Amino acid sequence: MGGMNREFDPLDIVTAPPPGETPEQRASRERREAEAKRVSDGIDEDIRVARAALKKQKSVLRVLLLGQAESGKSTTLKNFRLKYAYQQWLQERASWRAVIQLNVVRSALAILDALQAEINNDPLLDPGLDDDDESLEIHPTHHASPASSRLEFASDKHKLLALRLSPLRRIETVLKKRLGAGSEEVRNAPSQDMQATPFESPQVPPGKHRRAAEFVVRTWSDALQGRAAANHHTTADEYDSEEVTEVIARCQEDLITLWNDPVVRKVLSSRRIPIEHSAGFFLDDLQRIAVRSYEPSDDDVVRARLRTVGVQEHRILFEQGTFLERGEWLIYDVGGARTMRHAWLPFFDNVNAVIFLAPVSCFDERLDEDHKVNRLEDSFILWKAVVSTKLLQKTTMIVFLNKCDLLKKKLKSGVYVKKHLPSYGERPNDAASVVKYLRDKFKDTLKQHSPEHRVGYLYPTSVTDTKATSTTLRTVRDGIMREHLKNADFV
Ligand SMILES: Nc1nc2c(ncn2[C@@H]2O[C@H](COP(=O)(O)OP(=O)(O)OP(=O)(O)O)[C@@H](O)[C@H]2O)c(=O)[nH]1
Ligand SMILES: [Mg+2]
Repeated sequence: MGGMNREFDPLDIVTAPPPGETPEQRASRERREAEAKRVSDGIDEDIRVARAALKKQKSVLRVLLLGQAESGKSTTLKNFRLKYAYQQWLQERASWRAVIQLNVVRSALAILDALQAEINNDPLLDPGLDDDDESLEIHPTHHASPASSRLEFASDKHKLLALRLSPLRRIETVLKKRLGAGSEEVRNAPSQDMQATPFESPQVPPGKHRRAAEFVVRTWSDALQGRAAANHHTTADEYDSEEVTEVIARCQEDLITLWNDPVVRKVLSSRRIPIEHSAGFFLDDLQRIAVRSYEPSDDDVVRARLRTVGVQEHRILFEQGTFLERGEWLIYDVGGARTMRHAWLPFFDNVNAVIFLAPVSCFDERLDEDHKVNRLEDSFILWKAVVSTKLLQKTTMIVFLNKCDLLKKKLKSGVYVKKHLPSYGERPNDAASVVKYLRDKFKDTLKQHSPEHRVGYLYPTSVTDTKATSTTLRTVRDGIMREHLKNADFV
């Protein structure tokens, strides 16, 4: 094709070589042009990357799990991962063994301590079960258990059991060092400045909060791989998983005997230690767990208790399903103890949804970190503070009225809600009525503190039941995605 037939291109004038160019001039011009193109391509690439990042950032949804300690935040996160990130879950599952072993050891040692206290006739320290009771009550145990039965506790059988199980004390230390701060429960240590909501009334404008880097543990794997402890070089050496498993397996028979001993059960109930309802309870599974070949099941991992320290970020990719169902989430799981709530505020920026965990079975319980405070009351204070936080004014609010399974058990065992929550009045003492009552309370508070329209959902849950929770999570996910699309700026 000749030049005459070419279509006129306005750019030809600009790029046409100047007339009478020498070979040297031409080479130099071509070098300059190549360089200019390289720079321009680089800029294009930068723009492309920045655009992609921006787009990605827009499509990443941030979801915050909030609620008091032991409310079930991490357990909810585990349900998300089990359902939507099963490959990661599988990679991590085996390393939960140490956590479950520590849970077993702790329950056993708690029983041995209770036995020892009984033998010593130590007074019973009661956090107080009445709502109007502000001070710690001390009940001398001889009211609860007559001297004759106390002799039974001091029997050779129990002393021998305690002796034979004593290697578990060392195992506890080894496992705690391995797992770091999350393996220690917060004890009653009220300090003057330990308020329910230290994140309230921010002094610093939004976006200016410094995230305390030392608080961010990226995933559980830090703790599970022994990287959570400050001095992880030495702990990694001290921790010998074979040895831990061996000691526990050798204690299996004695552990089973201890847990099934009727005298032990009597001591626990007279000392009001509801060990089978406490976090990380595995003593009914000793046949399966206290063996050399033990590998955690999915369910074990869901039920394992490891306290969250600071704030953890978890990424979940929803890859399956329709366009509406796909997306990327960053889920933030926070430590819920009062001492840790100051770390929450920096994470309140640009949050799409809050999932607030409120355990409904705890109406007769006190906070571990401050025995004067009723757990349900703490949940209410926290909820009110969360919904009235300016930064979260437009955030979708989801409440899990959690631990419904424990609520049912508790009510069945004859505990009256009215006694601990006078405002409950003469309503029926059954789970459905209690849940409805609390649901209305949470809803009212949300309404009162939403100056603009805000979406809220409430679900009764038992997040240790993964099957039922799976359905709830799907609804929650779809709701959050829908809200996001509605608000998204498509320009
Ligand atoms: N029975 C029952 N146990 C539950 C339920 N939800 C959580 N748990 C248990 O309660 C304990 C505490 O749950 P976590 O998920 O660790 O609580 P958290 O809110 O993450 O607590 P922090 O990390 O201390 O803030 C665990 O042992 C769970 O297995 C529930 O619905 N029913
Ligand atoms: Mg947690």
